[in-house]
This record gives sequence, C-alpha cells and structure tokens, in this order.
Amino acid sequence: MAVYTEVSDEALEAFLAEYEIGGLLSCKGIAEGVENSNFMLHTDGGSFILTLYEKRVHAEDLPFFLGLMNHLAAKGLKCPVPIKRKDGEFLGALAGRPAAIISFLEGMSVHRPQAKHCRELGAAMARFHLAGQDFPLTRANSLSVDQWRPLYLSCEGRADEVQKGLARDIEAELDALEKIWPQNLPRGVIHADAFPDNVFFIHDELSGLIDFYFACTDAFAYDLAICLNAWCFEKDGAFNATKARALFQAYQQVRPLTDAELKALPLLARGSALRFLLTRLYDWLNQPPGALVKPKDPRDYWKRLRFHRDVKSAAAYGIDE
Ligand SMILES: Nc1ncnc2c1ncn2[C@@H]1O[C@H](COP(=O)(O)OP(=O)(O)O)[C@@H](O)[C@H]1O
Ligand SMILES: N[C@@H](CCOP(=O)(O)O)C(=O)O
Repeated sequence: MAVYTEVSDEALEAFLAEYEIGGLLSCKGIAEGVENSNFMLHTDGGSFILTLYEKRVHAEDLPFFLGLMNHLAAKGLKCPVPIKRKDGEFLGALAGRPAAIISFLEGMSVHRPQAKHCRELGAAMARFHLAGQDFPLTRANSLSVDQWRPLYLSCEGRADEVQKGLARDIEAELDALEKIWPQNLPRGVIHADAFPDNVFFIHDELSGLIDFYFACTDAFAYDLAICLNAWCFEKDGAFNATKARALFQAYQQVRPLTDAELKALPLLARGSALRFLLTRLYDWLNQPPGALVKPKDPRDYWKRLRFHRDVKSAAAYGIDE
C-alpha cells in the first residue's frame, strides 16, 4: 500500500486549516501508487487527493509539477488542479514531508488496454505536448541517458541476481545508447510516466491524466516511446502493432511527427525500455524490509529492450513513413 508516512488527526486538522475547502469529513490511505503517500480526502468542500511527497520527488521540483498541472488545467487539459492555500501557495508541509492537495479526477485506469484506449491516449498526449508549450518553467529529465549509468552502478553489479545475462546486456546497451542517443528533437514538457495506471477513462473515453511527478523538459517523441512500451505490449511480452498504430495515428492527427522524430523512434523506445528496466531493477534489489508495495518486475522491460534492438524503422510500429 502506498502510504509511507502516517498522518495524525491533529496534524491533518492543522494542515487543512491553511485551506478554504471546509471541514474534514474523512481521510483514507490509497493502496495504489508507488512513489508517494496518497490519501483520499473528503471535506465539506468536496473530494480531493492529499499527497505527501516521498523519496524520489525533490522539494525543489514541486513548483514545476504543481505549476504544470495548474497550467494544463487552465488550458482545458483533463488533469487534476492543485488547490491553493490561504497564503496563495500550492505547497505545504505535513508529517515532516512536503504536501499538497489536488482535485479528485473521476474515472478508472484500464488494466488491459485495447486499441481504442491507445487511440484516446495518443490524442491526449499530443494535446498535452501542445498545451505545455507556453509553460514558463523547465525541468531537466533527471532520469535521462546521462543518469542511467550512475543508476546502474548504484545496483552494485547485482543485476544477474534477477536473471543471468542481464548485467552484460545492460552494460552493452549503456555503451551503445550513450554514444547514439538522439539530440535536437522537438522538445517541451513531457509527462514521462504515462502508464495505464496514470490515465483514467469513463466508458472508454479518456477522462484525464494524473501523476505528473516525473514530468520534465525532453523530446516529445521520447514521451511517445514511453507510452509505446507501457501500452502496446501484451502481458506475455508480445508486441501489439494494432495498438501502436492506434497510438501513433491519433497522436499525429493532432501533432504530426517530424521525419527526425520518426527515424529516432526505435532508439527512443530502446532508451525508454532501459530507463524503466533500471529503476525497476534498483527498486527490486532495494526493497525496504516489511515494504507493502510490491516492486515491478524489471524483466518485462528487458524483453521490450530486446524487441526494439531488432527494429530497423518506425514502420515496425505500424507507422506509415
Ligand atoms: N487527482 C486524482 N484523482 C483521483 N484519484 C487519484 C488522483 N491522484 C491520484 N489518485 C489515486 O491515487 C493513486 C496513486 O496516485 P499516483 O499519483 O499514481 O501515485 P504515485 O506517484 O505514488 O505512484 C492513483 O492510482 C489513483 O488511484
Ligand atoms: N511507472 C513506473 C513506476 C512508477 O509508478 P507510478 O505509480 O508513479 O506510475 C514503472 O512502471 O516502472
């Protein structure tokens, strides 16, 4: 369960007194999620999500994340809105952690995405990329190519504990990708974690994106490569070209990809697979004793990485070049 920090009733009451959202009716921990402690909050003013930011979120990045949600919502994108405190700030502190309240978004994530969901996602990602273009803040991607080797080294040569051969493959991939990682692609604000658990639907219609806590300034096509890996592979690891085609077609109807972006896609997909392989590997090898959050299996992303290594062009993803 993703509640790492407990909150006392007294501390919560004092925290809520800084807002104008009415009195507390209930507050319950939310089981889903990996990174932060989340609570479902009901007050006289409505339903909200209370988040206490944990290990991977740095306090100095929070104005970017919260400001971005506010900016996107103002532009009509479906996403939570951060709630302002009486002092005009989005961010406060609770139980020794930075904390914020955001609006509750109706909808449910889909466990087995179909092509129609990928189509909805593609259009939403393109709208998101366009809506972020005049967001004034920037944030470097702290999990991009230059961070992958340090992340791997922090796993202390233990990759083969997960599966024999993994270490050799990761090292070869790092050597290759560090040399040929695409530069100068169209860039702007990307979500960087638009996995199915972070996209809500109501009756198969996308009702909003959540969890902007990996958002950063990077290549738009890299964001799509992340979606490709997260949405277009089956549970058994098989690639589904119909879903990929739906994702890219819908994206391109709103924001056409440039030739350079199309050419770079196989590499971006490899890099995206390596990025999630590495964070999952780290979490797998560093499970805190008694942790209730089950780490995700890094091997799923190893399979994706090997798939993309053999891809020669974006045509393999169902895109007409
Ligand atoms: N604005 C929101 N509206 C409704 N539910 C939300 C909202 N934000 C988060 N949640 C719920 O909390 C869960 C965890 O949120 P998430 O931001 O993904 O956490 P983490 O960053 O810890 O992974 C989500 O799966 C969802 O159930
Ligand atoms: N999406 C990442 C893990 C981050 O979890 P989230 O709940 O913050 O999306 C992965 O699948 O490795």
